[in-house]
Order: sequence, then structure tokens, then C-alpha cells
Amino acid sequence: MPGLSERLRAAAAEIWQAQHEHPFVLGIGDGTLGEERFRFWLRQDYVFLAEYARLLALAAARSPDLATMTRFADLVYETLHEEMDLHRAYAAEFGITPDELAGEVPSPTTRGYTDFLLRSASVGDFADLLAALLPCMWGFNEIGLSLAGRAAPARSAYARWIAMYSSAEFTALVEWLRDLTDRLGEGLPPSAEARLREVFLASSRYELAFWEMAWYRETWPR
Ligand SMILES: Cc1ncc(CO)c(N)n1
Repeated sequence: MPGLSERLRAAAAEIWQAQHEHPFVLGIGDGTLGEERFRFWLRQDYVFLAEYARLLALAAARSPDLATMTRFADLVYETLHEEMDLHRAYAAEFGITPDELAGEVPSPTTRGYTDFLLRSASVGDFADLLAALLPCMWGFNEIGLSLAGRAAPARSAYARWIAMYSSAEFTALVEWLRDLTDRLGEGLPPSAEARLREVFLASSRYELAFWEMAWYRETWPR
């Protein structure tokens, strides 16, 4: 029988397929994505990552053992430094000032997604937190690997984006997270797995909604 992570992935297959086919993702892949759309995504994703770092810090706090705690604590650091450094570098390149980046107001989707993640971490247990977190990292890695496997133009502005999310380091991280999820999933009663599936599906839908948000440059009604 496939492990829990594979079972969750199978339940969300259509949502993940829609991510792979999303025009924003395809535009990153072939380098044709318009700068305005990328700028919008970058600013919102910067807001997202700050909240995401909080989620990882809660994961460290709730970790069942020291090895897991250490890995999540490292991840908090890597997110705030390496991943957000990529965003800061892109912002400079695309003419977004540090003040604009820091002062960005979350869109409805960013607000909803990050609140959902932090809700799962604070109201649910450690397994809920993992189920909420998995589509973020795994989805970006899957997309990164898929785009890296195609003949993208070498001088595309988005080559570094693809390189980061398809890197060996990011791929190993996802494998570690899946392994952790699979171990937690052993001997889980069906009712508990059904609950985790709902959490995983909700995060997967938000991941898809995030591309959609950036593509249409979603705003609050007023
Ligand atoms: C919305 C979103 N999900 C996942 C990642 C990967 O860390 C990201 N940067 N942004």
C-alpha cells in the first residue's frame, strides 16, 4: 500500500494537474510570463513567506523529537534567508523598493491561505500541520522539476526561480517531509486520515488559487 503522502497526493490529483497547466506556471516555464503578473506574485509571495516562516516555527515547537525540531528550525532560517533572499533579489531587479515589499497588504487569497495554515497548526495537531504544509513545498518542487525538465530559454528572467525550486536541496527537503508524513500515517484510523485529506485538499486548492490570484491580480472589493 502506498504511504500516506502518496494517498493524499492521489486524492488531490486533479487540483495538482490544474496547477501544472495553469498559465502562470507555464509562463514561468517558457519565460513568457508578463512582468506585471510576476511582480504581483512576488509581492504577495513575500507576505506569504513571512507567515509561512511562522508556520515552520510552530512545526519546530510541536515536533515530536529533537531531530525533527532541528530540521524545522533550520527551515525557518532557510525560508527567512535563502528563499526570501531570492524574492528580495527579484524585487530589486523588477523595480520594487524594499519599503513596497515590506508594506505589501495581503490579498484575499493570501490572507485566507496563511490564516488557514496557521489555523491548522494551532487548532489541529502535528499531523494536521504537516498535511497543511505538504502541498506548499511538494507542489513547488514538483512544478520546479517539471519546468526544469523542459527546454526553457537559458536567459529567461525566471531561470533562478526554477533552479531554486528544482534544486537537489529542495527536493531532499520534500522527501524528508514526505517520509515524516508517511511515518505519521502508519496505523492511522480511517477517520483521522479523512480529516488529514480534507486539510491537504484545502491547502492544494489554495496553492491553485494563489496562481489564479497572481494571474488576475486579485484585490479586495474596496
Ligand atoms: C504560495 C507558496 N507556496 C509554496 C511556496 C514554496 O515555499 C511558496 N513560495 N509560495
